Amino acid sequence: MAETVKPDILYTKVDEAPELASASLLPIIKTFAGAAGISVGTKDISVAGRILATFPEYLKEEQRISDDLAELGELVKTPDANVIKLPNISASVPQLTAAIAELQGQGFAVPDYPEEPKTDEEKAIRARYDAIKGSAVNPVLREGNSDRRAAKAVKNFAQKNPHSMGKWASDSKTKVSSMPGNDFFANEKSATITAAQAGPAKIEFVARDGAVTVLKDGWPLEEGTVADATFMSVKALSSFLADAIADTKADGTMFSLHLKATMMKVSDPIIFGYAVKAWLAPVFEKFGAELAALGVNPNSGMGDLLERVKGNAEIMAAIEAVTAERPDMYMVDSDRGITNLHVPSDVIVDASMPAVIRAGGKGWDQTGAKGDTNCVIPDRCYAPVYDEAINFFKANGALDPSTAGAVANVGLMAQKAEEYGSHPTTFEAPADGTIRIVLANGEVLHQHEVETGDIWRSCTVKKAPIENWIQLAMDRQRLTGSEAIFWLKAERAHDAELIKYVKPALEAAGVADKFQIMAPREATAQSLKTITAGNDSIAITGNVLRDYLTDLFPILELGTSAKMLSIVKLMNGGGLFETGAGGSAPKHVQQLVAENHLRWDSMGEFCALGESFNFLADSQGNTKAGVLGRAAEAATQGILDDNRSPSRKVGEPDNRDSHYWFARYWAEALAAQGDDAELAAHFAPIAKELADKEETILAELAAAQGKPVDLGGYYNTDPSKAAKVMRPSATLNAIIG
Ligand SMILES: NC(=O)C1=CN([C@@H]2O[C@H](COP(=O)(O)OP(=O)(O)OC[C@H]3O[C@@H](n4cnc5c(N)ncnc54)[C@H](OP(=O)(O)O)[C@@H]3O)[C@@H](O)[C@H]2O)C=CC1
Ligand SMILES: O=C(O)CCC(=O)C(=O)O
Ligand SMILES: [Mg+2]
Repeated sequence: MAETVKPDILYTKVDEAPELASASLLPIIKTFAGAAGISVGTKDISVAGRILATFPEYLKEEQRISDDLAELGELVKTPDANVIKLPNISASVPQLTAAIAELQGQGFAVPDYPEEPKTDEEKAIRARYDAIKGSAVNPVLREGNSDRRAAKAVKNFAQKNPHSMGKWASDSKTKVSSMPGNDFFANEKSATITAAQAGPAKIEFVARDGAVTVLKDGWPLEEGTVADATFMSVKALSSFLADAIADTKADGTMFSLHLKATMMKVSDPIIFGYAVKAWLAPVFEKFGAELAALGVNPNSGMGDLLERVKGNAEIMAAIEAVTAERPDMYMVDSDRGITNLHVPSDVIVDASMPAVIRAGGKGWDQTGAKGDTNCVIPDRCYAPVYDEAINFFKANGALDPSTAGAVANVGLMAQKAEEYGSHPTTFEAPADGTIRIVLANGEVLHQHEVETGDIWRSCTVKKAPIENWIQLAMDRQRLTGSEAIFWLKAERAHDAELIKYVKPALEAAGVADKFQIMAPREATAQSLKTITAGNDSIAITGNVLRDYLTDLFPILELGTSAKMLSIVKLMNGGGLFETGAGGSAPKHVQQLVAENHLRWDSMGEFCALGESFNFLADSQGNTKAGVLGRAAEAATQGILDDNRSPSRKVGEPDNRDSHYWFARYWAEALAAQGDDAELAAHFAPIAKELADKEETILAELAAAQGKPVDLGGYYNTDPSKAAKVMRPSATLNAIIG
């Protein structure tokens, strides 16, 4: 339903574990905010919601929903924006088709996903689905740069209550393998657009016979934009992957591939597909035609492939024969036989590599045994970060979270910066030839000789976001006094263009001596040295390293990235408060459905909530919001001090218990404060009742656990069923109202 008056704060409706948590937490937030006259609305950015909003003409009148993502996308460009953004699914094709099938089963007649669109109608449907695919939400909302760090209280807690860390052996065989050449790193060219060059540009493919195909037209390039072009040779990729498999076998380790098929939704599923083909090379050689006839698309993974060929005994036998020859395989879920190559979105490099590193360089193979692994990260732009981290821990042993300092991040992210905005300008070369960028003035900016299938892309980042990012870095450095490093490699074409912005800006502000500029490998070593010594560092990075480092360091320092404070200072003055830095934890949903225990930690939501109320206070002069915000911070502190975060095991306190404690501490802090007598008086009896009925409430919450539950769906859960599962304490519900 359309909301007529814009709520003060918008909270997002998402998917999986964080959405289940919202069923319990959001009623508490709404009630508390309501007492201060602050309205909290919701906007649906779930993958199911986005599918429904995209295809209204296929739905009955009463099934249609508004396009909330588009509305939020406009809102974040205004100074009024105050959005709490939870992590949402960035769907791979297998996830998207599963969500479509579920919706169809629920009576929503949305069209099938056309795997191989032929008619114009199918092509149009496919284009609409492709806009939902992958990381389709964050780039729309991120109209600002990123400031991610652990709140002081969270960091103190982690030091006092260090999480378990795997041991690193100096002779660990775990390593990172990357292409020796002809990757995106090797082929990168970059330039900053001048006034004479600005205007609508074109990307063209020129075939060997001179025929020109326009791949992209009317592509706006503004003055000051850093524009790159590069490509990955797929011949070089295939030969590298074959070598990496053989090398893994020779090392006696397990093969693991780490990509970001969600955010790099065009390039990385293709790279993933080459890995599937390399792993099953003899099968593709012998049965290529049969596999094609069965509709196999290696980019969708081994799970989809096996589903399509399971009726063909000959192909199945060939797969088994190859598998027997292969090295061990890193598993997503060894109990259920889900391999690294099953689904492109199951192994997401930012979360998967830190998990391996935290475990002491270990992964799990198909028998469920722990072992060393060859971490295959084909492109070399950012792989050195993980390689260097592994070298560091082999030499120095695991990080000690009880004494380690913190690496915060200031990330260049606004307006689809760099690689994460490159999807509309990524192409597979249609044949051998040249791909080139032709500027508005007719000049050729960059060109590359490519071969059929090569993955060519252009990445851009605009001037205003770069300048805003440098300013944010200076602000954070001034406020903290920390070591501050721009993670830029002077020899890399793109980074060299950024350095041309960074150096003069620092000098003009008279702070050049407070900053260092280091290549990612050297910056990794330096930052690990700094935190090992108990000091702090600020990593000032581009968009990809923002993503990678805000999982890597938190997972090592705090045990999870869920507890991160993640603020997006919107360039037009609004605030976007992301919760945590991690994902939507699909494994948590499986556990809830099986045994009604939700181990999702809402610490990210608690932190974001405090920030959002404080922002409302500052930006609108809303003093009651300030009171609520400070009390929310006190409640967050209480959760940490008293260790009220969810446990991982059924029968122990879970996400719902932590929400009870959050409500109670929040009410107690509101009752105790002296800034607003009205709010204190309102919350005093609520705080008392929550305390008096503690035993009953906790018993009611505990009694719910242990049995399977029905949510009425996975992607499109039934809200009343989810509410029933997530709010099992009648006593608590009566107090919250
Ligand atoms: N900002 C966003 O919108 C983001 C969305 N995603 C999406 O999330 C999905 C899963 O991605 P994946 O890379 O597996 O990342 P996740 O962060 O969901 O999973 C990695 C692991 O981190 C732990 N974890 C993460 N958040 C929490 C939390 N709040 N409480 C407790 N533990 C937590 C869990 O460990 P354990 O299982 O050991 O408890 C989890 O299995 C994908 O669909 C992806 O697209 C991913 C990143 C960011
Ligand atoms: O948008 C996504 O898919 C993931 C975002 C992410 O991982 C991050 O920003 O840390
Ligand atoms: Mg991330």
